[in-house]
Amino acid sequence: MTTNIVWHEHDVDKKARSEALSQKPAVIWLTGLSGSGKSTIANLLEKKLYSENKKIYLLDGDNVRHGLCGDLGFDDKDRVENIRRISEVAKLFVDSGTIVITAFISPFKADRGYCRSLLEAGEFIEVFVDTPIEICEQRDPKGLYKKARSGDIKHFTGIDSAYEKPEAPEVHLTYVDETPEQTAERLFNMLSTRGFI
Ligand SMILES: Nc1ncnc2c1ncn2[C@@H]1O[C@H](COP(=O)(O)OS(=O)(=O)O)[C@@H](OP(=O)(O)O)[C@H]1O
Ligand SMILES: Nc1ncnc2c1ncn2[C@@H]1O[C@H](COP(=O)(O)OP(=O)(O)O)[C@@H](O)[C@H]1O
Repeated sequence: MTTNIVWHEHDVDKKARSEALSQKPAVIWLTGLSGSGKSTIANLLEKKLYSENKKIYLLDGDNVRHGLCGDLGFDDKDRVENIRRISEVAKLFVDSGTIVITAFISPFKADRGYCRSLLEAGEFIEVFVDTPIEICEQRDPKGLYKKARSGDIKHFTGIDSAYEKPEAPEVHLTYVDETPEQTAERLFNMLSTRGFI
């Protein structure tokens, strides 16, 4: 733990920045298995918010792991650190007034809870993309399930690494006959109803 540092309050604060942007910041935290649809839904939601001139930023698992978390692998310890860093980044974006969308497997309850704990009440919106593993494995958009089944990838979520389901997510996307576009529309409308946009 760092010592001898003091938090500095600034005159331009989160409230001022949010008012200037005519929006309330939030983190829309998509969690689910690989192939469940997180990136697809996040991308469509980002496009929709962007087209409405909202200030938004999408943090996506594969991309963040190229830079900020490029030193981390997929054992439990590294996944915990991955989500800790992302949570702190998301908090900074929220402080800037931005609506953040995250698309990480984020398999552990405690780590998702950590991000929630960093934010004000109502700012963390957990979206459980609850696509059954059988469907994810059929889709296998990156061929990773095939590699995991043959033992080429170790610690693969849902196969030899745990996924702890959210118990009370703000949004539970069960696998239904809904297109990703319709799902993104639903999330967009929810943000509007809740007064974020
Ligand atoms: N072992 C293992 N388990 C799960 N996923 C793996 C693994 N190895 C590589 N990948 C690819 O990395 C993406 C998941 O990264 P995340 O940062 O979202 O994972 S985590 O939240 O730290 O668990 C994940 O992306 P998505 O498929 O978009 O979920 C995979 O493409
Ligand atoms: N209703 C749906 N919602 C989201 N993705 C879907 C849906 N139906 C089919 N898909 C497909 O499933 C795949 C999900 O991949 P991706 O979005 O990369 O998942 P993740 O980011 O969770 O790994 C994509 O190829 C997408 O087109």
